Parts: sequence; C-alpha cells; structure tokens
Amino acid sequence: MSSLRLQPVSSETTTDDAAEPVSADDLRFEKNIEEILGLVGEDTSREGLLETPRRVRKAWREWTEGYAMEPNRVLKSFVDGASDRDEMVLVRDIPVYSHCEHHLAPFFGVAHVCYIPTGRIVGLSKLPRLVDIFSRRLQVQERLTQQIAQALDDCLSPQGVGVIVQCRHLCMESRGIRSRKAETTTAAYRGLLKTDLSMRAEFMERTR
Ligand SMILES: Nc1nc2c(ncn2[C@@H]2O[C@H](COP(=O)(O)OP(=O)(O)OP(=O)(O)O)[C@@H](O)[C@H]2O)c(=O)[nH]1
Ligand SMILES: [Zn+2]
Repeated sequence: MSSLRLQPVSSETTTDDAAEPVSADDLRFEKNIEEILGLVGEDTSREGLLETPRRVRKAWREWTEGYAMEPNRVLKSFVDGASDRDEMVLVRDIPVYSHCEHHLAPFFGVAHVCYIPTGRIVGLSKLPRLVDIFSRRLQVQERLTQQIAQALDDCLSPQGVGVIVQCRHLCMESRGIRSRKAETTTAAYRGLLKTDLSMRAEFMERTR
C-alpha cells in the first residue's frame, strides 16, 4: 500500500514485543521515522531512541484517527419537543489538539460550538467528539472550523450553528517568525447565526 496514511491493521500482520499486531505499513512507518532520526543527527542505536519509531507510529495513529471517523455516525440526534424554541445550545472551551498540514507541527486551543435546534438535539458529549473527529487530522484552522460547523448543519439541520476556534500554532511560535503566544481565532456560522446579528452577539458574549 503506498498511501502514507496509517492504515487499520491489515491481515498481513506480525506481532511485536508487546503482543501488538503490526502491519507492513506500520513497519514501513517505523523505518521512515528511524531514518529521520538519523537525518537530524541522532544515533539511532542509542538506548533512549530504540523504541521511539514505534512510539511515534502509535502517537501518529492517535493524532490521525479522525480520518476513519464519520460525523454522522457520532451525531445521533433525538427528538425533544421542548427544544423547538430559539434557544442556543452551547458547549464552550472544548479542547482542540491538531497538527498543521504545512509543518506537521501541533496547534492547540479551544473550540466553542453552539447550535439552535429544530426539534432534534444531540447528546452534549457529541459536540467535543465532533471537534475531535476533525482535529485528529492534518489541518488548517480555518478548514477545521468550517468542517465542524458544516457537519453539525448537515447532521442536525438546526436553525443555526456557530463555531469559534482559538488556537496557538507551534509552527509560528517555536520556529519561523517565532511569534510567541500569538493566538489565532477563526469562526464559522450557518443559518440564524449568520443572518441574525443579535443571535451572533449572544453567542460571542457567552464565549467570552
Ligand atoms: N491559514 C493558515 N495558515 C497556517 C495554519 N497553520 C500554519 N499556517 C501557515 O502556513 C504557512 C506556510 O507558509 P510557507 O511560506 O509555505 O512555509 P514557511 O516558509 O515554513 O513559512 P513560515 O512559517 O512563514 O516560515 C505559514 O504562514 C504558517 O503560519 C493554519 O491553520 N491556517
Ligand atoms: Zn504549520
């Protein structure tokens, strides 16, 4: 398989020391990490680095597991007659951990996600799950923000959706421009949150 994306464990697997199934792609991934370690000037036989390719492979599996997740399988909605008013449901300060697609550097912060139901609501935990699905991929913050809003709009057909994401990008802080602690804010709106400025103001007020 030539795709660089870590594949789910395939049938052609062997087993490593920790009795964990390891596919041919896993081994290829680890070999590449070992090569990078050598290229940055490290001694790859150094004891502290022996397990590093395996650890990095497992870490990247977690950091990219969003590719295998479907928003509409997570966002199971249910009818709630009382939720038909113009009441905003808001979950704020949802942790975001993602990686920028330009440098593979972490960016992290919070997301505030709100929607105005049209009779159907979702379990509150599904909103952080939705954020996770799109964060655990290679991203730019703008697309992450839009994808969260669009998925909520598609799955729930609510009266409105608002998403604000605030993140620090390590590619901007630890290298390049070295802009320490610069924070980037992005927003995406659908329905009433786009057209009704008082509704949007309420959302922004409640995320402050
Ligand atoms: N719009 C956007 N840009 C991002 C994001 N994450 C990283 N970047 C930017 O991606 C850009 C890549 O620019 P390039 O000029 O191709 O790469 P570079 O030479 O490494 O850029 P510098 O970081 O300026 O050194 C940089 O300006 C980063 O700040 C993001 O989420 N959204
Ligand atoms: Zn970057």
